[in-house]
Amino acid sequence: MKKIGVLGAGAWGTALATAAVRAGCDTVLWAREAEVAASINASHENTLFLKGVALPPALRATTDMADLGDCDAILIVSPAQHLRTMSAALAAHVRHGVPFVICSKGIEISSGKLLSDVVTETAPHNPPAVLSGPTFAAEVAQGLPCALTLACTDKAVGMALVEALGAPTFRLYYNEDIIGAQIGGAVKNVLAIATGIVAGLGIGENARAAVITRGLAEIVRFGELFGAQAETLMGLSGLGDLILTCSSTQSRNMSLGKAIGEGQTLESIMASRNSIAEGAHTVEIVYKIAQDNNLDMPITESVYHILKENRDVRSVTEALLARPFTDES
Ligand SMILES: NC(=O)C1=CN([C@@H]2O[C@H](COP(=O)(O)OP(=O)(O)OC[C@H]3O[C@@H](n4cnc5c(N)ncnc54)[C@H](O)[C@@H]3O)[C@@H](O)[C@H]2O)C=CC1
Ligand SMILES: O=C(CO)COP(=O)(O)O
Repeated sequence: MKKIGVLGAGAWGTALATAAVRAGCDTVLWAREAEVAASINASHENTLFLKGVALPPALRATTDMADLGDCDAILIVSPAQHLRTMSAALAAHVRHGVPFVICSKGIEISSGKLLSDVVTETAPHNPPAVLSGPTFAAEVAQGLPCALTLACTDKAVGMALVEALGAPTFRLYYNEDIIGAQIGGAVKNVLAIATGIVAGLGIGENARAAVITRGLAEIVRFGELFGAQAETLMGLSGLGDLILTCSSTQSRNMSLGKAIGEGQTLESIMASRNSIAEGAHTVEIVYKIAQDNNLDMPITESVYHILKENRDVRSVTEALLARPFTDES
C-alpha cells in the first residue's frame, strides 16, 4: 500500500494525512472546503481546522474525489453522520478491494448502525477497517508519539495497513474486533461531555474519576449488546481513549461539557465553533439503543436529559448521585 487517500480535511483528517506522509506514503487529502485545500497546498497549513500546525510540503490536497481513484487504501474522516454520503460517493471513484478505513467516531443516528455496517451497505466491494485510539489531532500532526488500534476482520489487509501507516511515533496495534474498536470511540465522547460537566460544575477530581470508571461500565454493557470483545474495550480504542478524552479540555467533547456545566447553552456553544463534538450527536442514538434494550446507562441518560431535553444540570446531577446503591459489577 503505497498511495493513501484521506477523505475529510478537518483536524483529524489533516493529522492523519500528515502521519501517512511521515510513514512514507504518497498521500492525497480530499477537502470539502476549497479554501482548506488551497491553504494546505499554498502555505502548508489548514487554517480552518488545524491552525498553527506546519504540515509537510509533500502533502497534497484536492477537492476532486476522482484524485483518490488510484489509492491503495482510503481513510474516511468525515463526521459520523455524514459517513454514509461520503462512503457512497467515494465508492464510485475507487477500485474494488481498496479498504475503507473508518477514522470517524460515532453511530449513525438514523439507523442505529455502526459505521462499518454503513460502509458495507454503501461500498460493498470495499472492506471496512477501523482506526481508533487516544489521539488528539494537534499532537499527532506535530509528530508527538501515540498508539492506536487498527481493526480489520481480514488480518492480511489489517497488517498491510499497519505496515503502510505505522511509524515509531504512530504505533498501530492490529485487532480483528472491528465492532469493539468502534464502540469505545463512539460512547467515550458522551462520557467526555459528562466529565466536562463535572469540571464545569466544579465538583472535583474524585467525581471525574467516578464518571470515567462507571462510564467504562456503560461502555462494556453497550459493547456486549453489539458483540464487542471485552479486551478491545479495555484497550487503546476503549479505555485508552476514554481516559484521554475525559482528562483534557483539548477534547472538544469535554470542553463542550465544561461550558454546559458553567451555564452556557448547547446552542450557543455549537454556534461559536466550526468543529464537531460527536458526543452531542451520538448521545441521542446511544440513549435510544440503551432504552430499547433495557441497558442501565445512567451517565449517558443524564447527558441526554441535559443536552436533548434541556433539563437543569444541577438537578440531573443530584438525581444521578441519589440513585439506589447497587453491586459494582
Ligand atoms: N480531532 C481529533 O482529535 C479527532 C477526531 N476524530 C474523529 O474524526 C471525525 C472528524 O473530526 P475532525 O477531523 O476533528 O473534524 P473537525 O471538527 O476538525 O472539522 C469538521 C469536519 O466536518 C466536515 N463537514 C462539515 N459538514 C460536512 C458535511 N455536510 N459532509 C461532510 N463533511 C462535513 C468538514 O469538512 C470537516 O472536515 C469525527 O468523527 C471525530 O470524532 C477522531 C480522533 C481524533
Ligand atoms: O477522539 C478524540 C481523541 O481520541 C478527540 O476527542 P474530541 O473529539 O473530544 O476532541
